[in-house]
Amino acid sequence: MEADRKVSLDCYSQNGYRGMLMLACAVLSWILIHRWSQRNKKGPKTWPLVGAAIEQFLNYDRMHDWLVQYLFKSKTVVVPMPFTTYTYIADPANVEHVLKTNFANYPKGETYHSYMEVLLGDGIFNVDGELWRKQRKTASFEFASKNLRDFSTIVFREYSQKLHGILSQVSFQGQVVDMQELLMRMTLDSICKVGFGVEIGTLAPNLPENLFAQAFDTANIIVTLRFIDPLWRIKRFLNVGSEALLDKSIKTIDDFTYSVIRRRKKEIKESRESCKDNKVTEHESLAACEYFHHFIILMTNFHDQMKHDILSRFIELGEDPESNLTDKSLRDVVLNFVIAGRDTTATTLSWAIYMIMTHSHVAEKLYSELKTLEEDQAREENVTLLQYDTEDPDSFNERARQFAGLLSYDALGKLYYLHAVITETLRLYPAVPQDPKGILEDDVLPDGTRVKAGGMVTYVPYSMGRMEYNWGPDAASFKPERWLKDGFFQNASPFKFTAFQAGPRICLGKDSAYLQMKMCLAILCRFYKFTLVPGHPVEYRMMTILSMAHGLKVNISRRP
Ligand code: HEM
Repeated sequence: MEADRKVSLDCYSQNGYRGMLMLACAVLSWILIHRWSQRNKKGPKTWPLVGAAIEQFLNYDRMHDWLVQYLFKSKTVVVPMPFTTYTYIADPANVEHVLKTNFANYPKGETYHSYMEVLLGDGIFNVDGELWRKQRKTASFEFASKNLRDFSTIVFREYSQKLHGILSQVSFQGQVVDMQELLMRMTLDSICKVGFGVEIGTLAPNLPENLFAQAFDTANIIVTLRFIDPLWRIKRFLNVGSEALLDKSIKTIDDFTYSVIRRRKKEIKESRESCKDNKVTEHESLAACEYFHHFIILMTNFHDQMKHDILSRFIELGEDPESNLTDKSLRDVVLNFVIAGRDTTATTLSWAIYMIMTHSHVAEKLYSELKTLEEDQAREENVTLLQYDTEDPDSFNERARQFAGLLSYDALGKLYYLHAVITETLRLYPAVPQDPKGILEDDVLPDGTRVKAGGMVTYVPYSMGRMEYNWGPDAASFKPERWLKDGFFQNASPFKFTAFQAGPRICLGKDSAYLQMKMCLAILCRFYKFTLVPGHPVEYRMMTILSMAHGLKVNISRRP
């Protein structure tokens, strides 16, 4: 009896082993056949079930260059992932199809929206359809206004001068400085002033701690990680790991944002009341009091100016009960404009300074363009340029102030070489290095690639700028001259130079960004020479924006 049971157990385990062996053979064959079938594939090789997730995960920190490598071999690269498929495109014809010709089929989409919602909510960056159209219309109206342009020129000049002041001090003390950190402070202060009419002062000389900016960066890194982390929803549900940190960061961000909204609403209310009072007085005493009349004009201008910042326009809209604009919607507006205006511009300025300092002939050509403009403007405006000594802080700073005063909107428009330097920087280091879109219905791209509903298609500005098939054999070189013809700046097709996207959702702040970048670089490159701190590593960090992982540590010397 006992022996019978032993025999049957032995048979059972032998059968079990056999079964397992057969299963293992079947799985192995499946994997081998799967891998064999891809032997001629140009994109990354995949594994059953997990697709290319392992390779993508292993290359996460250098993802943009990982894509360059594949897009170099093929203009379209398909990367299957566990729950979706990413199609990366670098051919301008495909990009035009996705961003313009068949725009309606390629929205931000549900996946992108659900990943980014915690940070961007229903702001312009993160919505489609009617919600997007309405915000786009309101914001376009604002960006087209001359009032906003004039106000921005003043604000950008003021904050660039503040930055100059800090750099002047640093240079006289012979200290090292992280330019990216300072530029992030400058652009945050500027977007808050231009976008929401509030002064937040992170670029004060004592460089106060900046909890909002830190939380914003953390949140940005974590939401980007969600695109390749299939476990993020579980982590979020359990509130552990990166998702717990995200939750904490969002609370800090919200505290800041709601305080900006409250402050702005209060200021608008006070300004309206004070304008009402002053206008009554104006009628009563206009003739008698010249000084007071002047004051009223200032107040009225101030009121106009306040009405023209972007947040105020949305607050005004919110006063109409039919608009359905809540404080949460305003929060989303604010955060979307912060992400639009702060990180993109500061990042581009950082890479531009890095490019200028590592290409000495570019630094010299730029310096010469700025000196010529200085002389021309001074002549035109009948201004005598002050003599200065680079070893004397007072005369040095005074002359920089005089130069900044000459930088009107029109004067900046004459700086074609500077414009080319910025554009060339964006070609190689686009602030938004890749930009995914959802797919509503199955479609065929102009090059014949089939894309399936529910997947994602991503145009890749970082790769596009480096492809010889787009820019010729010198694609990898930094050459501002490629943008100039007879000394004048020449644009390229927005479907080839995609740093600002293209089509109906093209960046709304492009002109404003150039204005700020030109103002800042004109002042900095006229008066300073930058050199990288020896051994400082310059590489990007993986997040939605191409920022520098370790900042940009430089030494600064003053120029005559
Ligand atoms: C170097 C600076 C900048 C670059 C490279 C840049 C690039 C871009 C890109 C690639 C997009 C498309 C993003 C997407 O698909 O979601 C975009 C959209 C947008 N940008 Fe910019 N941007 C810059 C500066 C600014 C500034 C300073 C502002 C405003 C203050 C701004 C406002 C916007 C807005 C509102 C959108 C959304 C447009 C829409 O979805 O209809 N940008 N930008």
